[in-house]
Amino acid sequence: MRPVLLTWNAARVRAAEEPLLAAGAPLMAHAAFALHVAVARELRARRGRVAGAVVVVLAGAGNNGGDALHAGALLARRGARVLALTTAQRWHDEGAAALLAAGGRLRALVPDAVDDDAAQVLAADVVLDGVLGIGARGGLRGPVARLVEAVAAARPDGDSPLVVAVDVPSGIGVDDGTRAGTVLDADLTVTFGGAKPGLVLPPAAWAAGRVEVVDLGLALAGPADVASLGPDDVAALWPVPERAAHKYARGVVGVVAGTRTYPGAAVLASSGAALAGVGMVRYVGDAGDAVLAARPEVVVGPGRVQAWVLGPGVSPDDAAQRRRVQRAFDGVLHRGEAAVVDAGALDLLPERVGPHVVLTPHAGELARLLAQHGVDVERTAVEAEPLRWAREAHDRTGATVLLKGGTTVVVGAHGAVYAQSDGPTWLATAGAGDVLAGVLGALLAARVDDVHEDPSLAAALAAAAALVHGRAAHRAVPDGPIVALAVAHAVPATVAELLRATGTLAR
Ligand SMILES: NC(=O)C1=CN([C@@H]2O[C@H](COP(=O)(O)OP(=O)(O)OC[C@H]3O[C@@H](n4cnc5c(N)ncnc54)[C@H](OP(=O)(O)O)[C@@H]3O)[C@@H](O)[C@H]2O)[C@@H](O)CC1
Ligand SMILES: Nc1ncnc2c1ncn2[C@@H]1O[C@H](COP(=O)(O)OP(=O)(O)O)[C@@H](O)[C@H]1O
Ligand SMILES: [K+]
Repeated sequence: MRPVLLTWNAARVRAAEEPLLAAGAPLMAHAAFALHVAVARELRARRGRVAGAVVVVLAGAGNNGGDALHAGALLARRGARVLALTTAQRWHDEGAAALLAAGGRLRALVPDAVDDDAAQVLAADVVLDGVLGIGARGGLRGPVARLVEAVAAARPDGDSPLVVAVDVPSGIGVDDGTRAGTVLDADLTVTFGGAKPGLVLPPAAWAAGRVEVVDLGLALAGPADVASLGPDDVAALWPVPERAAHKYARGVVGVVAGTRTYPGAAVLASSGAALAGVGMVRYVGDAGDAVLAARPEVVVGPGRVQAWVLGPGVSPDDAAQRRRVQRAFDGVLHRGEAAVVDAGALDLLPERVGPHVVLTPHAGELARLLAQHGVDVERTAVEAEPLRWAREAHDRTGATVLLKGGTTVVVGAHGAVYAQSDGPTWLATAGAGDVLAGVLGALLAARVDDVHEDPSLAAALAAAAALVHGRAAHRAVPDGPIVALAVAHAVPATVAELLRATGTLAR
């Protein structure tokens, strides 16, 4: 199973490269060789052989273009028909010379005939996108931007040509995951030395396709800038009961969710918590009958808890619910109880909390939360820069922030940042967020003491909940429409599979 994918900002990759370059290590040769191996493998899988394949290299002015040209040269030596289109006034001399010596061709993009060049790109078996790498400042500009636009418009989803991004899809925000302007969506990104945040952060990550990391022997030390948990990591984080465990020791989750008229959120949040594996779920609210009908093991009524799930289906105008949420916040502030704060409870969040409180807004809710803190930002701006705004919310509230979306971004204490893309797009359905809140509540209840010891753990648990939630959706209905309750029902088997695969068994 996939282990954690760690990613590093451009400056840290450069700093790690420096001593090796100073010692004369041939990093570009190594990178280009690995890139050509990956491309050759894809070509063999698609058409049986490398010889005769049509390869177009888009080569920018810098070393990213150099990588692409050198890889093109190696492919040409294996019989591929390689054409490099240079996209700037300059290009990598050595790379160009290697390509020409290997029998490849090289010419400049024709600014007045972008459509012709686009047709040539579209007719290729594979395109190497080596326009910009970690030296990019802003998005693609000029003729190459128009070329990429024309190619993107004409390239049906997943169809020819295969696009391989060199290090990163050109023009993405390497460190922040933004997309300024057009980007050529890749099927595969071959990245050098270590992965970059933009390969896992939305919306740029959606242009990266599959990511392969080429080890260049860089000493990338210290915590990663952004991590994406894999199933192994989640199995290690999951609270597995000890032989001596009893229900209270395993953790109790208190759920304040739903109303008598809208009981669904109460059922979904309670189900998420119960099915994630917790000592007990207490439901506090007016939808107890519906909760009990769906989950007879839930205890209805207040009592001591280790973590709260606050807000799904809660209207802040409902005085009784508001009181219950506020009482729970007392426990959070004064007794150190952990909390998941979702939907309606976000409006009731105290000014300042700790990272043992995890906010779970979607982009619209995050914009509203920030407005309460005097930050004026639109939902669409949050969607364009999720990391920036999740970080802003973390800084302003002190809470761990899990920002939901096609890729879920988590920002927590001590610079912890995670990006998780585990669920199918079918997961964007009403009530799915309520289930996620419940699952996360279960994790926090079981590990609240550990969270107080290491507050950044709350972010890891939030990322773990997102992974299990996403994988549960895949398991519930592979490749088809799903409903929220089915996601909750698939959680136990999803967790069991993760634990079995890593040999983590109940003691
Ligand atoms: N270091 C190493 O040892 C290794 C590095 N490796 C490879 O090197 C890559 C980094 O190479 P790099 O530093 O040359 O930068 P790169 O991304 O090619 O772009 C710089 C050029 O683009 C230009 N430019 C910038 N923005 C632009 C825009 N928006 N639109 C248009 N132009 C723009 C910029 O112009 P300038 O700023 O000079 O005006 C400059 O000319 C890295 O991603 C990896 O692939 C591997 O080989 C492993 C070993
Ligand atoms: N495009 C998408 N692809 C995959 N998952 C998504 C996408 N959009 C949203 N999601 C996920 O679906 C869930 C929706 O939650 P939310 O918006 O809170 O819905 P609700 O409030 O109705 O429960 C979240 O887990 C979110 O990360
Ligand atoms: K690139």
